[in-house]
Amino acid sequence: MGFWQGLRSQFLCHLIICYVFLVSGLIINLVQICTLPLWLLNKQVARVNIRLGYCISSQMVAALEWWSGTECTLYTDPESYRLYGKENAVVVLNHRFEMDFLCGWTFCERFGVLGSSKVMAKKELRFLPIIGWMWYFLEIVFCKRKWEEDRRTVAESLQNLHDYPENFWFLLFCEGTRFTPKKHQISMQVAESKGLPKLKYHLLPRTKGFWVTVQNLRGTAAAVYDSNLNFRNNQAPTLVDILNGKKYHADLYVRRIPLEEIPEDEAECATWLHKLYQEKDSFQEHYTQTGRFPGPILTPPRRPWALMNWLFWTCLLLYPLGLFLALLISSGSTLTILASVALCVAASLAVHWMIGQTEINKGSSYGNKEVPLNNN
Ligand SMILES: CC/C=C\C/C=C\C/C=C\C/C=C\C/C=C\C/C=C\CCC(=O)SCCNC(=O)CCNC(=O)[C@H](O)C(C)(C)COP(=O)(O)OP(=O)(O)OC[C@H]1O[C@@H](n2cnc3c(N)ncnc32)[C@H](O)[C@@H]1OP(=O)(O)O
Ligand SMILES: CCCCCCCC/C=C\CCCCCCCC(=O)OC[C@@H](O)COP(=O)(O)O
Repeated sequence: MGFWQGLRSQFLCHLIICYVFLVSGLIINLVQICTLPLWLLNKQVARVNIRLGYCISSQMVAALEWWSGTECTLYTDPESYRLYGKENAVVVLNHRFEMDFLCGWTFCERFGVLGSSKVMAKKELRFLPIIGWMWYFLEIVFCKRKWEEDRRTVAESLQNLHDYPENFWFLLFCEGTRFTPKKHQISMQVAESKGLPKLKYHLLPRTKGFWVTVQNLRGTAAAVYDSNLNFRNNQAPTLVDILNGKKYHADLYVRRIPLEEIPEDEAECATWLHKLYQEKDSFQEHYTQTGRFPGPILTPPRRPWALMNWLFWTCLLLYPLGLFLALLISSGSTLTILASVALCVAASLAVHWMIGQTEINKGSSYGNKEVPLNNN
């Protein structure tokens, strides 16, 4: 094991990374709270939150790109490539991996839209410290996965994006939850009852969120980016793997589909999405068979900004930590030392819980329950 690999697996390094993420994240959350009055006075000024959000999310991107050294390859056509990052788009991505959101963020970073990236997220993520709290200020669209309630709130949140000052990508996991064998089996029963062909690599897509997104972003977004992600050698990295500095290789296949090509009528739009998922399934099959996606490779290089932001926060926050530790030891007060240890334990538990949110085996039961099927 080389020096660099040895360092990356050191627990002390993981502690420092988590400390920097937690403290900088909370500082940025605090600054975000201070921007609250701006939303009443001037929405466009309040959107300075794009930069604040970048300071948080780019730390995770830096961990993936620079700490773990994970490589991300993009398969796409050159015509479309020219437009990435220069227009608003709806991204439709498969939802099979714990690190799919982070690979998505990496491509956002490389095309310069990380701070403004959006997602339709389950409402439970709102309560996630740092990332969830940051999302309040980034106009993320939250859903309860209850259509009767979501149809109005989701549409309203999407309408707010009409005057967005920067190009954004709006990520939609149409499968609505992450792939598990049980969820797959149940969703294929639903597919059968609806007379739809079975999918091998995807859950049956939920069509309502896609339709409401496309309808509300017409005139704002120019295209849908149909995207398929896989990791080489059948690997499925976790956030802990990334923290441990393990290197992976992600492959992303992206097709640009102009938004005008998507039917306006709800039923036709649903049929269109089902067809898209059948195509996505065939791309995954191609990947399984050949180890690559079709078409040319055009990978944007990683940029230094995420790393620089990370180094900035690390330098800024390590000094007070060192000072604090020195004072703590010299104080000799048992009570202060015990209180500090208790604080560290609480912080570790919080990080552990946050990391747990990314784990599929701790995922929700959405899509896990057998539904009564009427075969008409
Ligand atoms: C160049 C580079 C390109 C790309 C780079 C890639 C990406 C980068 C882009 C951006 C990055 C940005 C951010 C990333 C950061 C973090 C993201 C992290 C995670 C957040 C993600 C989530 O939280 S996913 C979960 C939440 N999101 C969704 O659920 C979206 C999809 N869902 C929907 O659209 C739903 O329709 C809904 C939520 C709007 C409403 O759900 P509800 O369940 O109430 O209604 P549905 O209509 O969907 O369901 C009822 C119908 O479904 C049928 N049914 C029943 N059981 C099943 C089943 N098991 N499977 C499928 N279908 C089922 C039922 O029969 C009903 O049918 P109808 O015929 O009546 O429709
Ligand atoms: C710089 C490195 C910092 C290391 C410390 C990191 C601590 C931060 C931990 C977690 C950040 C999580 C951010 C986003 C979480 C996205 C989770 C996700 O993908 O949601 C799943 C959702 O789609 C469907 O959920 P279900 O499958 O139905 O359940």
